[in-house]
Amino acid sequence: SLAKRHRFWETQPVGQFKDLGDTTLPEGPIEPPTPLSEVKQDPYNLPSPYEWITCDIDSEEVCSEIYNLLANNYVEDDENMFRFNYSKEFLRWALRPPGYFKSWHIGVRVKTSKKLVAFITGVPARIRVRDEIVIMAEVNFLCVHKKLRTKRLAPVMIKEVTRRVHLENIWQASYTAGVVLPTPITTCQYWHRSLNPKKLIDVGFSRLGARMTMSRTIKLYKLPDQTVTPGFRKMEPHDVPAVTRLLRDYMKQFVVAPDFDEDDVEHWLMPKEDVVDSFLVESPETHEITDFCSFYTLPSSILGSQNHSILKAAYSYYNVSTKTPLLQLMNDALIVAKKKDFDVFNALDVMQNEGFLKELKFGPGDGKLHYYLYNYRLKHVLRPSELGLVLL
Ligand SMILES: CCCCCCCCCCCCCC(=O)CSCCNC(=O)CCNC(=O)[C@H](O)C(C)(C)COP(=O)(O)OP(=O)(O)OC[C@H]1O[C@@H](n2cnc3c(N)ncnc32)[C@H](O)[C@@H]1OP(=O)(O)O
Ligand SMILES: CN(C)Cc1n[nH]c2ccc(-c3ccc(F)cc3OCCn3ccnc3)cc12
Repeated sequence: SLAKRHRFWETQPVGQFKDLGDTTLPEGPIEPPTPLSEVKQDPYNLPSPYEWITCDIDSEEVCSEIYNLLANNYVEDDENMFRFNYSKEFLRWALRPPGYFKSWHIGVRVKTSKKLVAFITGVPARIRVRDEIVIMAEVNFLCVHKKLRTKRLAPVMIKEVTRRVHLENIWQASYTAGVVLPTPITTCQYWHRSLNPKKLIDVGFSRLGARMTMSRTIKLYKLPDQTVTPGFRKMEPHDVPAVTRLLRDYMKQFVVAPDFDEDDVEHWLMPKEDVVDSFLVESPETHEITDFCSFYTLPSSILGSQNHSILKAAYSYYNVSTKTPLLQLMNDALIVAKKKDFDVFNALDVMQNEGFLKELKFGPGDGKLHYYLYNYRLKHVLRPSELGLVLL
């Protein structure tokens, strides 16, 4: 990113590397909205064998096509040992939040065979940036089939989703990536907590520590059978108002955070089997909801192992601690995740996560996750602890 040319991203309303450090540039939108009549009404041109398809995620067949494209062509770790394996139920959850637009579920297919070869999505979100509430598109699931890489298809996908977002009078976006692009608003480290160390070592996710035996390693990561916090229980529908209040209060401390209302909390945080788990602490004395924790289910395919094909991973989502120490709350989350047969519990160093990672025996991951805003400049790069946003 120092000398690298970004021929596409240099044309976009994003922070440019050359502008880094120029604090005279104001915080906020980089370009003003375009009058809707001036937004390009027709889709961008694709190379001749391909056509756009708006994907109907409600259709079992279309959802399967999306699932298969991602399962075979989406994000891999740096050593190409694992590939994200988002489930169909997870994709339906991720892509149909309150106020979603079907038109933002964008596919590219081969005109003749109708084969899905590329995908990109947006979902609407209300994001607070300091004191401003900004309606944004959260862009995700950008995927080009392995056989069609490095043909500059990605910029066309990005311009098309931008066009469709503009048509809904929305002018900002947020996204994350493992790659460095112009210009991250923050760069996070991800951490892993072993739950099933034997399998993790078996598949090459982890290595046996120096001077460590397997039995010593299993003992090191052992967790109690039951959670320890009195009043710790699964979230239920009637908890939505209290969890919303608790979460909104807690998120005020972060510079960038989702502005969740009750409908958002119901969608994003009510437990859904094999998609998202959420728990809260209800004081046995006062019945007040004092704490909350959640994690989502995102398996990875194991690309090179004979014995195992799937790594079952939990990803820390939104957590609130007001009475129970965050350390204890997250240890209860680990205990529940282990009981649900997860192999590993992942977390970013965002929000207050730094405070429990080492203590709870998380080890640092081998890469970074960069956060980006589209058409919105921040005066300063944020610390991960100033970020209150977790994208799927
Ligand atoms: C107001 C609304 C605005 C909405 C839009 C907001 C913006 C949303 C932005 C999207 C957010 C998505 C978030 C998200 O989904 C989470 S990040 C996960 C992205 N997906 C994967 O990594 C899956 C595996 N990889 C692929 O499918 C391909 O490698 C992809 C499709 C990634 C690139 O396909 P390719 O065949 O390898 O490459 P070309 O077509 O030849 O294109 C090369 C150009 O693409 C730039 N590139 C590469 N990776 C990128 C990435 N992850 N974001 C943005 N740009 C990325 C690259 O810098 C270069 O531009 P430059 O020359 O300027 O450097
Ligand atoms: C966020 N969302 C946009 C998906 C996404 N895109 N690009 C990524 C790069 C890293 C992470 C990530 C985030 C948190 C974490 F604990 C581990 C991670 O990746 C490990 C490496 N890996 C990749 C596939 N299988 C394993 C997610 C993503």
